[in-house]
Amino acid sequence: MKIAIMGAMVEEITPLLEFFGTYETIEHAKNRYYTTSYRGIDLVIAYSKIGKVNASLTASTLIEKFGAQKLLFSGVAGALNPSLKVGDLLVATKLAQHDLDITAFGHPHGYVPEGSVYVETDKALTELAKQVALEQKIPLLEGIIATGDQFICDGVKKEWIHTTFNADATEMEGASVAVVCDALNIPFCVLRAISDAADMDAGFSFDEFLVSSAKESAQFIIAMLDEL
Ligand SMILES: CCCCCCN(CO)Cc1c[nH]c2c(N)ncnc12
Repeated sequence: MKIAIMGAMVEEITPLLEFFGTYETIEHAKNRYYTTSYRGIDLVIAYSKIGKVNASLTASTLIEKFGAQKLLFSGVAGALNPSLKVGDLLVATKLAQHDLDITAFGHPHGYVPEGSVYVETDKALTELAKQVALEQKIPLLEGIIATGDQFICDGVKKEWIHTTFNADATEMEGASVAVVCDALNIPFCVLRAISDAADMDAGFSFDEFLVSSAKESAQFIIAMLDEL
């Protein structure tokens, strides 16, 4: 079994590389891919750099070039659901692109022809995440993620995304990873720890909590591997 673990930022995968300790590094298409093995599972780890385009390239490469058979995304996100606080963990049930807009032609936000507003994550992986959360007595919210090529730090935009997509959190890579994995028929899950509230203080909060929240998400992913 070969599993990809993907993040967007180096801070999101550093905790993983530190945990696994030894790994090969392969440079490809201006990205670095780290290969290792853990409990008989081949792992390929990478961070894409920020945004949907970077994430699509890395997700595609992890699957097409490195042969990943499942993809786990680990990182941080901004909360849209008021009950989500910094440090809370969210596993996505489905993801949408909040900045994909051809509403001029009567289509809903996030929709283009031959596509769909939402892409659903793999149910078995999401159930596994919930199982691990139960066992470890870690609160885990199941919810909707809205992805876009913008760092959301404004209450008005925050509310618009929350309402338009009924989304619980926002980030900049998940939905593009979803489109790639769905098209290539690779089971995937997206796990995010909250780093901010996507409001006017989001920048400061993100700076303060990126490392700790990224570590939390990474540690949870490792716990999932132990049960895969
Ligand atoms: C140098 C700054 C890099 C910001 C990257 C943020 N990531 C993108 O995936 C997650 C994220 C955390 N909070 C967010 C927010 N409020 N809006 C969008 N994305 C996010």
